[in-house]
Amino acid sequence: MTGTIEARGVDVVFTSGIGGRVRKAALSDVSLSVGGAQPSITAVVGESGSGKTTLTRLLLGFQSATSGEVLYNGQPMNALSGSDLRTFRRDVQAIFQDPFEAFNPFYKVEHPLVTPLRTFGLARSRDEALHLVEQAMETVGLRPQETIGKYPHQLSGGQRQRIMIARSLALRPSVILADEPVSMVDASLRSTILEMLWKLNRDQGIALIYVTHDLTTAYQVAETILVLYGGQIMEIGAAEEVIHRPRHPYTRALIDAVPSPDPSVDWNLGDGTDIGDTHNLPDGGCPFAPRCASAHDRCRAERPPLFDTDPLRASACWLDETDAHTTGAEIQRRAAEARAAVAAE
Ligand SMILES: Nc1ncnc2c1ncn2[C@@H]1O[C@H](COP(=O)(O)OP(=O)(O)OP(=O)(O)O)[C@@H](O)[C@H]1O
Repeated sequence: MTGTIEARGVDVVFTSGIGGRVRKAALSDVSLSVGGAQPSITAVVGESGSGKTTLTRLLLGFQSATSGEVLYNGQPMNALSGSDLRTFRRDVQAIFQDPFEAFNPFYKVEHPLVTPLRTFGLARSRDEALHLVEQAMETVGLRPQETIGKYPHQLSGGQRQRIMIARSLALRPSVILADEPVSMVDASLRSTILEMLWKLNRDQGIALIYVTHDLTTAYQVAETILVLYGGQIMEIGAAEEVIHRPRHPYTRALIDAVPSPDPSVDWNLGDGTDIGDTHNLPDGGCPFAPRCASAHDRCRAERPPLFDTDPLRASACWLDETDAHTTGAEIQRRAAEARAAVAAE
């Protein structure tokens, strides 16, 4: 059975201070469904404090809803117990921002993969578990002979993140929640890891929630984009629709904040430029192909037209080669402007 998680009209309110008098609505009236018969990739995009992590924790069952409900395969999540809870824990996996935090430094890196395989009964012996671990490592581009037997500090951040993806994969989940999975890996690995997640969806039918502050990578990998702001869904829809025909001023501001890869070409929406107009690109092609040859070639081969006809995607391509944190900072700045615009509406 393919797992489905559904949030229906969920509010999450945190209270603090004396007598719990300080109330913070981290999520308000959030509804969302992932998984099911047609597993796809949903990106949750929002600035810092918009409620992304709270939403992730809610869908993982680590955070309870103040009102509304969260269902797993149609059953209220807070009522899951026994074998249903075990199935949920195996079927819904998470990948977090900081892969180092997920490891116990005293154990070798295969430990967090072998243990759940045994716990969930997916391997009858340690040898069988190790064999499955090797397979999963190969799927994410790691050489098991160079990885197994090492301690977490002996691997790079990118390798540790791949191990976390391998861990999720080995448990044969229906849904993976990836919370900022590439924000701590360097630029050269970012597109590799995103592509890996995209392939898990395409080849293995795993539904993905990709949580990010970065609209460009969201557009690169997701079929659906959900824009979160102040704990509320500003907009949710097909990625093409949300990017090319944003309905909410906040989404529009986020799109405007994506820097143009070529300062002489302005693809901001504000001046009436059609960002879908490929004539804006020099010679009608992606001007950044030489700088990101491998990603560009892969995209041309496997998912045309990803970078070469679309300026926003071209800028995502370009960002792989520069510093995407610039985008994050710029988005934060523009988000503050958008906040004022939304409040004035
Ligand atoms: N346990 C908590 N107690 C009180 N307030 C909280 C708690 N957890 C989160 N919040 C508040 O809820 C809001 C949403 O936080 P959340 O961590 O979900 O945002 P985020 O979008 O993931 O931010 P970031 O990208 O910075 O991690 C914030 O204002 C945060 O301060």
